Amino acid sequence: MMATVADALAAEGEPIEGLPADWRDFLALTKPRVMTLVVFTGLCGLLAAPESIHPVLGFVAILCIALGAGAAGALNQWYEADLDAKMRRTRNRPLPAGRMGRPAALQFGVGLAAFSVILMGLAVNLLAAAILSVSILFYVLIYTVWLKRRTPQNIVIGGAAGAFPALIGWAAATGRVDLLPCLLFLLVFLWTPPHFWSLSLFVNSDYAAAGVPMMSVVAGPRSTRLQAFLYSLPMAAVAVAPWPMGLTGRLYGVAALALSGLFVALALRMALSGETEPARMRAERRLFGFSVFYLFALFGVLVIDRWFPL
Ligand code: HEM
Ligand SMILES: CC(C)=CCC/C(C)=C/CC/C(C)=C/COP(=O)(O)OP(=O)(O)O
Repeated sequence: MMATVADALAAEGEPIEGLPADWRDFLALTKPRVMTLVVFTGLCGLLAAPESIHPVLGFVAILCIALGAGAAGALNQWYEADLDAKMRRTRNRPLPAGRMGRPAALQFGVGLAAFSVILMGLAVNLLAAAILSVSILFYVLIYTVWLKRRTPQNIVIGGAAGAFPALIGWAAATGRVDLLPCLLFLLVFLWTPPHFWSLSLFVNSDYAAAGVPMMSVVAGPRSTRLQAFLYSLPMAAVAVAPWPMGLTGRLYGVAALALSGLFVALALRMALSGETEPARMRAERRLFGFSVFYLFALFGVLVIDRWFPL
């Protein structure tokens, strides 16, 4: 009976209070697929640091990043259930689909955020806890609440939230913030516009339907493709920079050159792809897919280079 009522209301996009959400819905609130890369960059920041941390504390630090990022994802979904209900890509999430009430998502998000920051502060160090709390607040308040519905620069500024984990991992291991993790922060910051805009180009109608002023909706596809390409240039420079600056070895340098060269080439191809349907979408999908691989590979090589230098 409950399922029938739930189905009927879910069709209207109305969340229902008090429905028994199962653990998969709580997991979905944490946006687990996106967070894999967030956690990976945090882990690599921790492993690339010059001082090593006790493995148990290292594990706790990464767990805290994962829980904090998951909490931020849950609070994002709590706040924008109305938007998620309007987009094909997101309308089956637990809140818009009516499988969970908003209070449960809020309690889960706040509880997890507090737990992750307190645990990081008590078990690891205060600097890592402080940066973790800034990144959660940044994603939820600056990006989700403030910028997302107001300006096409939303992800340029708000994207800083996702750039913090490498810094958190490094701070967890060293208790400091040094030049290399600041460059890694800048790298992810500059990577975010091409990463996200390539995706938003092929789901543009979704954002337009939801009334979200993403760049692809406001400035149009041509300008968005060009801007994504323009961001890829300083991104590539920042990716390679640690090598000539003596902060990493040759292995990282060569990999950064090759991966960044390919990234810029794919961004250029997308910028030049014109308006013909299959070619345009293929170029957008290719850059989006490669953007995810790029960051996994670059951060992975950074760690290999630190532990097994050529
Ligand atoms: C404000 C900045 C960002 C925005 C708006 C954004 C948005 C998105 C969106 C809408 C997707 C589509 C898939 C989904 O919803 O699950 C996605 C995929 C993804 N994002 Fe981002 N992203 C941002 C920054 C980041 C950052 C900083 C990371 C990690 C360092 C990241 C990692 C990923 C990954 C790994 C995927 C692929 C997930 C999959 O396999 O389905 N994103 N991103
Ligand atoms: C440690 C810590 C707090 C990290 C935060 C990680 C972070 C900011 C990741 C950004 C990636 C992300 C899920 C964007 C979704 O944007 P969206 O909410 O606009 O996407 P949607 O349309 O899928 O909801």
